[in-house]
Amino acid sequence: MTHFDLAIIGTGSGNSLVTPDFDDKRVAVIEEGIFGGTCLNVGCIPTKMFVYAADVADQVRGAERYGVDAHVDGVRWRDIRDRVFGRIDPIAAGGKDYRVNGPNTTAYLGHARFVGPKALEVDVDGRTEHVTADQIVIATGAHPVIPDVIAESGVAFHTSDTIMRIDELPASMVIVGGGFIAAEFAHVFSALGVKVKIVTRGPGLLRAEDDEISAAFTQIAAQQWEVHLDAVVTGAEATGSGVAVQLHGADPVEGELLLVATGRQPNTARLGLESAGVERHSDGRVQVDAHGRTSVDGVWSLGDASSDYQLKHVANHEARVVAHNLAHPDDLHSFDHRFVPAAVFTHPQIASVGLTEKQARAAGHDVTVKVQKFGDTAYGWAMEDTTSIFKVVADRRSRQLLGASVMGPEASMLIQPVVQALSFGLSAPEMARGQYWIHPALTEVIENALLGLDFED
Ligand SMILES: Cc1cc2nc3c(=O)[nH]c(=O)nc-3n(C[C@H](O)[C@H](O)[C@H](O)COP(=O)(O)OP(=O)(O)OC[C@H]3O[C@@H](n4cnc5c(N)ncnc54)[C@H](O)[C@@H]3O)c2cc1C
Ligand SMILES: NC(=O)c1ccc[n+]([C@@H]2O[C@H](COP(=O)([O-])OP(=O)(O)OC[C@H]3O[C@@H](n4cnc5c(N)ncnc54)[C@H](O)[C@@H]3O)[C@@H](O)[C@H]2O)c1
Repeated sequence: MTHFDLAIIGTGSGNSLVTPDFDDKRVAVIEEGIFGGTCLNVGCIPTKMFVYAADVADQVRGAERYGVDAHVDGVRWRDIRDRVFGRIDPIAAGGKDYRVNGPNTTAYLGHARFVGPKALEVDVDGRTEHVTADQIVIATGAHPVIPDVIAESGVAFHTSDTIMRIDELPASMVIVGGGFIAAEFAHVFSALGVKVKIVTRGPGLLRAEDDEISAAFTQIAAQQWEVHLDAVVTGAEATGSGVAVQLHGADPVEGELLLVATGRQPNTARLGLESAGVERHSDGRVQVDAHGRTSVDGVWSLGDASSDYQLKHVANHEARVVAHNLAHPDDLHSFDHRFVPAAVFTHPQIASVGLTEKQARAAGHDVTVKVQKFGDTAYGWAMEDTTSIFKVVADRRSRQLLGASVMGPEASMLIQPVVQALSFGLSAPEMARGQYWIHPALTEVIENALLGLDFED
């Protein structure tokens, strides 16, 4: 039995909890998988590196409309893949080395589970290590959910954990799911030359977005990919050349590879939480209060294991709050989940923050919205843009800014001024007229959207 001041389960956002406050303390860092967690190894960072290459290929293909003739001669998939992981893998290895050999941390490389409120067992290389700690943080992240009909079919399939490491690009790929991961990989693989077929159960893609954005994106998606909406997957079988996904009342959808992107579930099922008395929500998330405290004193949780949001900037924020709270029990900080933005790095890019129009109406606001086309601004003319939109939602009476959604190039950056305005309490007119907007930058779509809102006199 080894006792620590702090034990951290999971080295994604959990790894950043070892702040200088713990310099003279004993810290156990426990990791059963790849060091550094999802975002670094199989999530945000590698996907966006692939997206960048995909965007370059799309730019080349679209160059002709600006009078620049160019074409994609070929895609060196292995070079793209190796560039991505040639950068990432050494970072993960370095992070692991630092924790294994670092000054005040002891690394346990294995699966942890609670055997009491402050007691863990960790399976390391076939032996069981016993760890106790004054404080324990559950930062165990989430894993892909596989629908039973696919899991039980016995067909080979990929998830986001494996698809980025394949050796060869397939000629075609079936993607089951219509959310973030499906939309991002559809863009990556189609831009790199793969025929993409999306199978999703809803009536549209990216259904968590504003209805107008989801509908517009679904329409564009159907022009670039084969999209099967309202699909009920009943099974899957191997074919001579790959896999066929069977659907209720429709023909099977075939492809060389199958990617399953049907959501992610918190890694809390095999943690022995019941032995510790740590309560979970019905969806598997650990229950935490605004400070990150679980139902057991001294046990904390953050990130995908407990959060309402499966986003790295949220996990990072929660880790900063918990890091402070671990060391300052008499001055607890709280999570701030008021204005959480998200971006989907697909084609076209999507981003959003705050309330959608429907949510604003449901919350009782007297709603005013403006949908600004990129194509009606000078920069949009330069881009020859015909599809991109910036939608802003505000309260007609109070002029309060409520939310915004963007579909188009640089959406992930265009949303940031709105995040800032919401976070610092600017009204829509204050945001529009309280500052300069550079002419003729793309940000004029935001300015024009704000100026187009219809307020009560
Ligand atoms: C393909 C993909 C793309 C994404 N892109 C984005 C993006 O662009 N932007 C964004 O904001 N978010 C993105 N996300 C989401 C983001 O990656 C996650 O929200 C974030 O990484 C969660 O961090 P975390 O620290 O909570 O968990 P993780 O980073 O998953 O860390 C949890 C760690 O705990 C370990 N662990 C679990 N259980 C145990 C146990 N019992 N014992 C020991 N170790 C354990 C795991 O091995 C893992 O290393 C993406 C996710 C995916 C899958
Ligand atoms: N850019 C980013 O920030 C980013 C990128 C990737 C992932 N993520 C995070 O990871 C989370 C998980 O991503 P995801 O795309 O797996 O989940 P998701 O919740 O975004 O989407 C899941 C999709 O699968 C569909 N689906 C579920 N079961 C199905 C079934 N049996 N048959 C057909 N379709 C089915 C759903 O209708 C939905 O469209 C996201 O919610 C997001 O928080 C973020």
